[in-house]
Amino acid sequence: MYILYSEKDGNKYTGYSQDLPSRFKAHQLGRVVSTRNRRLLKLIYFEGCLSQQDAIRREKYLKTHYGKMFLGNRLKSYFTGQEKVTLMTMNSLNYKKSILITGGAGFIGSHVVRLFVEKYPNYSIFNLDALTYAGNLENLKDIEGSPNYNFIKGDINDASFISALFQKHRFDGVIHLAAESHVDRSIKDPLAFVRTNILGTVNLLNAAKEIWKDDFKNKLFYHVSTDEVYGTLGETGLFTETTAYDPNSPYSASKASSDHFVRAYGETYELPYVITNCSNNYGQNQFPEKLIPLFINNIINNKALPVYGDGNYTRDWLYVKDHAKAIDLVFHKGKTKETYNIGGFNEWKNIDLVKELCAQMDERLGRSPGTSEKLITYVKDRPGHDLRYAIDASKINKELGWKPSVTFEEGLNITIDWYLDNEAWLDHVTSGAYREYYGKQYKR
Ligand SMILES: Cc1cn([C@H]2C[C@H](O)[C@@H](COP(=O)(O)OP(=O)(O)O[C@H]3O[C@H](C)C(=O)[C@H](O)[C@H]3O)O2)c(=O)[nH]c1=O
Repeated sequence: MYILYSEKDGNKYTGYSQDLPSRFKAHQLGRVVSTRNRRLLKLIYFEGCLSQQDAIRREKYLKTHYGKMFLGNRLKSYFTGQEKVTLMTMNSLNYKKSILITGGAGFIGSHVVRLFVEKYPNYSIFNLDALTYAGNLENLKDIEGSPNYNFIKGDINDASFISALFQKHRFDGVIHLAAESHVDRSIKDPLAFVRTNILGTVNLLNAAKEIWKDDFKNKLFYHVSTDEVYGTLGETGLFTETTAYDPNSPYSASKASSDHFVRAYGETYELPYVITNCSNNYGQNQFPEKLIPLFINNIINNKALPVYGDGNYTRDWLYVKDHAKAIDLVFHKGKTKETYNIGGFNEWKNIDLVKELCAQMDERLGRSPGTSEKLITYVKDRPGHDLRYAIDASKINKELGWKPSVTFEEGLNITIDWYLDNEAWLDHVTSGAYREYYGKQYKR
């Protein structure tokens, strides 16, 4: 008997070993996971789909992390010609926890998935992602072969699918990042945000409540949220965990609502939860609809930099890997039923940030100083544009010892380098539907 995850279509197939070769061929798979019983797990890599280097890396990874393992070649006989299969059998694999990470192919989600897969080889990580425009499995290419990583394509809006998934895998923890996240899109299509951010969250809460209801011990529903739920600040002050909710955009209203549902399930059904509200993230793999990657992409392509209004809006910026580290810490050490604010202690007016970005890009691209700044174009403001977000992250700092590990300058350098080194990724995500979105959003 085997269970087979198709890396081509994201679906799962089960069958008997006799059908294996034809299934392999039909789906051009990269990986087969076959279980005989809970403790015996076989990983079979179809080397036709992997570079030799990747196959060797995966074998090394398994050997390092799991002692009692041997490589067999029984299944090789199923294959002929150039196709090669590596069969790995582990007798002592016994995962300590199974964790569902929703939205794990997205920007922040992919950094969280990678951190958990690499740091906790004794956790089985399930990445559930609908692979909408912002979800991209290319973001996780480097860890897709890790034995403790599983990808499931699916939508949190599908209640019966979610319930069956929880029944099947009996997750110990959920880290919920799946969301529609772009404010401008929420202004154009609020219902999409209601569906995914509110109804999708409630579907997950219901499924978790159902499987955990008899024993909440060591279970956790971690809801990842945003500082936008607090609305806007004036020129001074900071958002704390006790700031009243006052959302202004359909996006932030949907996130505020989902936060309320999570707390309500904690109060009503005793569901153990934590919530974190974070400021603006930036870093590798961010979809180029958000300010920083959009402007990097436009500078590379000598396109206008559309600054909303007068540009005097303020955001607090946090490097995405520092956010992922904070999530790890809160997941393991945070108190249940608590909220933690996460921020970069790093406020920038949009226009100052854009000018800084232009200066750094000129240097990297070998353009004379001031070239990219000429691309700045002031455009019609975003409706309901929040003036200023700024986070007081002293609670997570004092209670859990978290603080950002990189300065903004370092983080921005890493980010720019990544986008310049990954133009293929950028080209890929900015083709097709992106062009249509861009045309509509910036047609003024
Ligand atoms: C895309 C774009 C943005 N802007 C301005 C609008 C904002 O004042 C600032 C950042 O905008 P962005 O859309 O990148 O991010 P926010 O609207 O602050 O929201 C972001 O940070 C929070 C925490 C989340 O929770 C959101 O999910 C996330 O999208 O730049 C422009 O001036 N021009 C542009 O083309």
